[in-house]
Amino acid sequence: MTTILKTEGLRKVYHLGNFPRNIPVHALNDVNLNIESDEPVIISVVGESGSGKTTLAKVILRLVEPTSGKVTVQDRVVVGERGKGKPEKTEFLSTVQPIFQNPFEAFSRYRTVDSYLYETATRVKKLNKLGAIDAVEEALASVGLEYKDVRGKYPNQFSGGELQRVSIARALIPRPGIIVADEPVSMIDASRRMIIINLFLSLKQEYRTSILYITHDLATAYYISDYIAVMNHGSIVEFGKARQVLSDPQHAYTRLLLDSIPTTKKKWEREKE
Ligand SMILES: Nc1ncnc2c1ncn2[C@@H]1O[C@H](COP(=O)(O)OP(=O)(O)OP(=O)(O)O)[C@@H](O)[C@H]1O
Repeated sequence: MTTILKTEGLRKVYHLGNFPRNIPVHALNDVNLNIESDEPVIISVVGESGSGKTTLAKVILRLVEPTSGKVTVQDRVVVGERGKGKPEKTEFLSTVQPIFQNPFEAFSRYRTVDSYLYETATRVKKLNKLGAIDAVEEALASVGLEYKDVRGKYPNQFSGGELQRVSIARALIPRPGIIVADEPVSMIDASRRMIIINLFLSLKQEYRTSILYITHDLATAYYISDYIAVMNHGSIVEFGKARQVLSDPQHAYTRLLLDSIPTTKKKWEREKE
């Protein structure tokens, strides 16, 4: 069995204000997760605003240094190991790729978006010029876009949904073990959200990539996940197979979250139409 994602004793304490009056904020409180599988999986992390979901994503993506603890992806420690053991940046990015909430912040408005894809193919995947163009074309096709329609265009020439699909294509190019997607549809036009959600399901198989889907939307989490982790106050209070967690919640906080599902689900079903 492959360790798809494992976090051990992950803590993150932010400090608000200045010494000596700073206030510690315990964003992650001993987060322990272990997902082992030989098949790619989608793991949703759900919880209210402020529960620590984004901090968890940032620590896994090495954008924030944890106070303590470590992260293993595909049997390799990627966070929390000092010195030689830790993969360098390019190697790390070929294993773990990000998708952010706002695709317009992921690309500079002064650069064509295809240049980002090309750079990922040459620098991270280490392909030559022709190989890179093939990989870019293939990744764009996988998200329903054509290279000729993307080439030479700047971010503001795309809708939010299209640009998010471009960032998904970029994340796929290195064929990473896991994609960490932090609220990837919350800023997308409601009518386009299900296109992205369904893409995740098909790409999991096509690219054999696992996805860590960070969301506050239980309905989409239920729809795409193999596993669900419920976060509250910086801790994982419940974790398990998606159906099991949502049909037979063991923790009072999960039950509380589920109480919001009837309205969320109705909203979600309207979006699907
Ligand atoms: N850079 C920071 N400095 C200080 N405190 C922070 C920082 N980033 C996050 N926090 C705090 O850490 C806690 C967890 O925040 P985090 O953004 O990880 O939660 P979240 O579940 O992703 O919330 P949301 O859904 O609103 O993004 C919150 O109390 C937040 O205010």
